[in-house]
Amino acid sequence: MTSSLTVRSLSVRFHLPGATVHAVSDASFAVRQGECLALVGESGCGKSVMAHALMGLLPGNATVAGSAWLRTGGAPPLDLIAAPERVLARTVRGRRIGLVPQSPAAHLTPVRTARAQLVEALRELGNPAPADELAARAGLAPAQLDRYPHQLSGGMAQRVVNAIALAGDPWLIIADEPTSGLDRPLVDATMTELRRLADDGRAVLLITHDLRAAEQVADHIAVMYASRVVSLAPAAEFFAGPRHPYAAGLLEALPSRGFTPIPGRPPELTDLPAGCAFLPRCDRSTAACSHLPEAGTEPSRVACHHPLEHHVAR
Ligand SMILES: Nc1ncnc2c1ncn2[C@@H]1O[C@H](COP(=O)(O)OP(=O)(O)OP(=O)(O)O)[C@@H](O)[C@H]1O
Ligand code: NI
Repeated sequence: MTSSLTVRSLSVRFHLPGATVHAVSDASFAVRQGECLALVGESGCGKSVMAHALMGLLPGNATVAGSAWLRTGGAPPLDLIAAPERVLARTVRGRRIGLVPQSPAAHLTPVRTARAQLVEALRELGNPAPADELAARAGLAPAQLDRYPHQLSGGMAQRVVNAIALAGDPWLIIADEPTSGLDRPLVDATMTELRRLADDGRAVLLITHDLRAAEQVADHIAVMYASRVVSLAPAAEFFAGPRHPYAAGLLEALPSRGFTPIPGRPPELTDLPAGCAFLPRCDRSTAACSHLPEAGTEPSRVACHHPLEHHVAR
C-alpha cells in the first residue's frame, strides 16, 4: 500500500480571553509517497498552525477537530489528531515526521554548538550516520557545524535545523519556510534535496511564501486563505492558470508576473465572515459569495462560486 498522510476536516481554534482565533478551518488534503505538496498563502493564514497540529505541538489554549491519518509501511495507521502525546513523542516526532521549524534560531540551544545538537538528535533517533554527512547534504561545511548558534548566519542556522529534521530519517518532512534567509543557489539546493527525498519514496509538505521555489519542487499546490484551504491543484495546472481568484492574485503578485499586489487585507481570524472570506478583495464576487462555497472535489479543488476558466489541455 502506498504510504500517505490524509488530513480530513482539520480545524484549530485558539481560545483567548474574549475571543476565539479560527486558525485552521475544515482543511482537507493528502500527501502521498513520492509527492511534494506545497502549502502557500499570506502571512497569518494558518500554515504553521496546521503543521503544529499535525505534530501535536499546539499550546494548551488550542482545540483541534478532524483527523490526520498517517499510513506508512510497516507501522499501524495512526490518527495524529487523536494520538496520545506519549505516542507522538516516541514514534512520530523526528521519526515518522520531521519538522523544519519556521524560526530556526529559536529552535537551537544557544550554549551548545550546532554539531553537539545534530549529534544528539542522531543519537536519540538511533541514526548511525555521521553528523558531517547530514550537514553536507544540507549545504554545511564541517567547520560551520562547530559554531555556536550566535556565530551562525540566518542561512546557516536554517541549514542546521534542516539537517536536524532529517536526523531520524522521517517518512514525511514538513518544511516550514525552509529557505528563509537563503540565497538563490541555496534555495535551489534545498529544493533539489526536498525533491530527492520525495523521489526516494518519502513525502514532503513544503510551507512557503516562495512560489518560485514551490514551482521547482511541488507536485500539488494547496492555497490557504483566512484559515481555509481554498484551492488544491496539480502544480502544472496551478501555474498555467489558477482557478481560484485568490490563487490567481498570488501569482500576479510575483515579480515575474507583473508585481500586482492583491488590494486590501485578509480578515481577522477572530471575526471571520460566514461566507467566502475573500469576498471583500475579490473582483468576481456576487451575492452568492455571502454563502460559503463548497470545497470542491479532487484532483483540482476550488472553493469559489465563480472560479476562473483555465485553459490547460487535460
Ligand atoms: N498560540 C496562539 N494563540 C492564539 N493565536 C495564535 C497562536 N498561534 C498562532 N495564532 C494565530 O493563528 C493564526 C495563524 O498563524 P500561523 O502562524 O499559522 O500563520 P502562517 O500562515 O504560518 O503565517 P506566516 O506565513 O507569517 O508564518 C495567526 O492569526 C496567529 O496569530
Ligand atoms: Ni508560519
